[in-house]
Order: sequence, then C-alpha cells, then structure tokens
Amino acid sequence: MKLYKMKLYNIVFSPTGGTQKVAVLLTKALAGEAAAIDLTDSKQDFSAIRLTQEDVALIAVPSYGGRVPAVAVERLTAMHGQGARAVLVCVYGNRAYEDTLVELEDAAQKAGFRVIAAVAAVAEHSIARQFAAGRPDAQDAAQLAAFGEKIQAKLSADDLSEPDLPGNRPYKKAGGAGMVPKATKACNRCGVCAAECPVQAIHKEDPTKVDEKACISCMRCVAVCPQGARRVNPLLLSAAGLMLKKVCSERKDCELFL
Ligand SMILES: Cc1cc2nc3c(=O)[nH]c(=O)nc-3n(C[C@H](O)[C@H](O)[C@H](O)COP(=O)(O)O)c2cc1C
Repeated sequence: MKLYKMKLYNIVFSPTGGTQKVAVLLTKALAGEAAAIDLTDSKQDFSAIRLTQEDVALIAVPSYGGRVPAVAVERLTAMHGQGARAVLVCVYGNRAYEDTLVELEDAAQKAGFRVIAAVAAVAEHSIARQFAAGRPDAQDAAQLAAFGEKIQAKLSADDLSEPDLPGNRPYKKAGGAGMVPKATKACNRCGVCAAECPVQAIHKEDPTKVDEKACISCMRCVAVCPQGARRVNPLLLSAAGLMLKKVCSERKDCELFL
C-alpha cells in the first residue's frame, strides 16, 4: 500500500459551481489530503504545477457542446502530471457529453497523468437552468459516494488499468454557444465579473464592455454578479430552452468507467 504518501489534487474547471459540487461529492470517498487547483483562474501559471507518481488527481470539467472547454485543455496540458494517477470527471447538463471524456483523457495523458477511472455526472444546465435543476441531488450523491469507494479500492490495489471511455476521435466539431451575457442597468461596475471571468473577456474598468470573440458563454459572470446585473438576451435564452427541451428532460444517471 502506497496510500500513506498519496496527495489528492482536485483540478477543477467550474465556472458556475456544478462541476465543483460533483468533484466534492466524489472526493469524500477518496482518502488523502486534498489540494485545490482552479482551472478557471486566468492569473495562475499552470506550467509551474508538478505532481508526483504517488499523487492522485481528480480532473473535473463541464461538457460544452460535447467537448472539453478549450481553455481547460490549454491549462491542463500546461501542467506536469509526472505519472500521477488521474480520475476524470465530466459534468453535463443532462443533454449529452459526447466526446468530452475521450478529449479529457487525451489532454490528461498529454500532461503526463495515468488515467485509471472516469465518471460522467449531471449538474444543473448552466445556460438553460430549468434543465437538471437541483442536480447533483441525493440520488447522485449516493451514486457518487459508491463510485468513490470503487475508485478508492482500485487505487489501493495499485491497479493501473486504463478504463474504456465512450466518445469518438476525431472529436465532434467545437461550436461556441454564442450566448454572451451583457450588463443590465443595475450594473454598478464593481468589477467582480471582470476579475472572475476565466478568459478575461470583460473590461476591468468598464464591465459593460465584453470581448464577444473571447467570451466562452460559461455564465460565470451571471453567477458571480452581486447585483444580479448580468444576463443573456432573454429571447435567445428561451429559444435555447425550446431546442433543448426534448433532449434534456429525461433524467440521466451518473456513470462510472473503471
Ligand atoms: C457553453 C456551454 C455549453 C454546454 N454544452 C452542453 C452540452 O453539450 N451538453 C450538456 O448536457 N450540457 C451542456 N452544458 C451544460 C453544462 O455542461 C453543465 O451545466 C455543467 O454543470 C456546467 O458546469 P459548471 O456549473 O461547473 O459551470 C453547456 C453549458 C455551457 C455554458
């Protein structure tokens, strides 16, 4: 057993907190001291992060259009996994996650991680929030706790076998959501959104100005605004809701790949 030396890293890209909730539920069942690495932080130098073979990393990202958000791939691949074992986590809004896990596997391996398990789980849809509202819920929590125990058993057994993950290579074409949140009249230019934006798309002195090309439609600015003063065009939002209704409504459960 090498577990006494193991350090657990939670490497998470979670603009609106759903992915983080899943990561926390899963981590509870894993032994070890957890250190947080926030992939949404645009100011961090990820190339300075080095793990060791003894470490275990939970790498959690949301699915955007069935892919890993490009900025998360960029930041993850800058890190040095150096043989650390990785548990991949893809969190989606109850539509589908398509090629997210295989893309995440490729990025993790490129960074030097050894992938030993993967999980797909559902959290509230961060754009159309009526879908998967309230998730992860108690049923998800119980499933994720059980998954965590199975993953822990695989780690303790020093089993390094790679899981078979669903998804295609080449990956599906990445498409932007095209939903750029704008400031409303209630904006008091406090600058919280600009500081928190994972891609620095919001002007620091005048947060009503947004670089629409840089925006990844992650909705973090909407989630963090203390005034509730950022929103997506309501017409666009209701059109997206209608489009997603059929594919997002039926409950999808968490999945484990060992
Ligand atoms: C730009 C964008 C694209 C998304 N694409 C998908 C998708 O293809 N399938 C899906 O089920 N959910 C999709 N979602 C929903 C998120 O994957 C889901 O809400 C996730 O929990 C968000 O993570 P966060 O709360 O950590 O930000 C998308 C959300 C955004 C913002």
